[in-house]
Amino acid sequence: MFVKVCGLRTSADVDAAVSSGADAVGFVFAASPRQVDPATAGALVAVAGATLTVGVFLGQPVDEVRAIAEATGLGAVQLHGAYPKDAFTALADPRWQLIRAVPYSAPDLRVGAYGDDLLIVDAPKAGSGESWDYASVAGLDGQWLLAGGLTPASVASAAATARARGVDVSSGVESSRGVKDHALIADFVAAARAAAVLSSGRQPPGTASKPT
Ligand SMILES: O=C(O)c1ccccc1NCC(=O)[C@H](O)[C@H](O)COP(=O)(O)O
Repeated sequence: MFVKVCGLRTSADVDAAVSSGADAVGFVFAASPRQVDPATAGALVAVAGATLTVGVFLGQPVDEVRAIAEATGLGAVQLHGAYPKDAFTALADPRWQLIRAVPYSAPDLRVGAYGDDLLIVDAPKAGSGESWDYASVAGLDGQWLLAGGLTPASVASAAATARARGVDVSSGVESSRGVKDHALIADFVAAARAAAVLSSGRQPPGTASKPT
């Protein structure tokens, strides 16, 4: 089970996620209460060490996404919204993985269809904490993460229902919007690890050969 904790803003948040055993930590560059600036994110990337660092974008131009990824040393770029396949092609780079984040109702849920290394299947509004019908994606193949409204209490059953190989959380490990609760992060990672899922490994194979 691959576990990503998203929307981290402080070095204490990153420490909490890494020490809990998260496989990836996410930093939001989109307009959000969780938004961080590139300088802050660069410092947090250093704190994360070997843990995969993911930059989250929504609607920013490709040139801006690339500039931030280069400046901060991100290990992965996560694109939400209406980025066309050309944007993924333009952003392909051996220095980072490409993550395509889509609502569960998106027309194309094939992993890699846009040249993405990993797919995140999410609620219609990313980062909203809203759950959805996880069973509707239970037939999905490949390397993808389940997101949207997951909590320490729900993650095991949600992952089993969706037959997900990995999970992504933000709202479910917060005490208030944008403020991470470190005990909830630890609870979430432990609950996800305990989930009975199809995967036998922690790292999606599509990410194994890429820099982290
Ligand atoms: O977190 C945000 O505010 C955000 C804003 C714009 C694009 C993406 C955003 N977040 C993405 C995530 O935090 C996760 O990938 C995912 O949506 C999980 O969200 P949640 O339902 O809050 O657990």
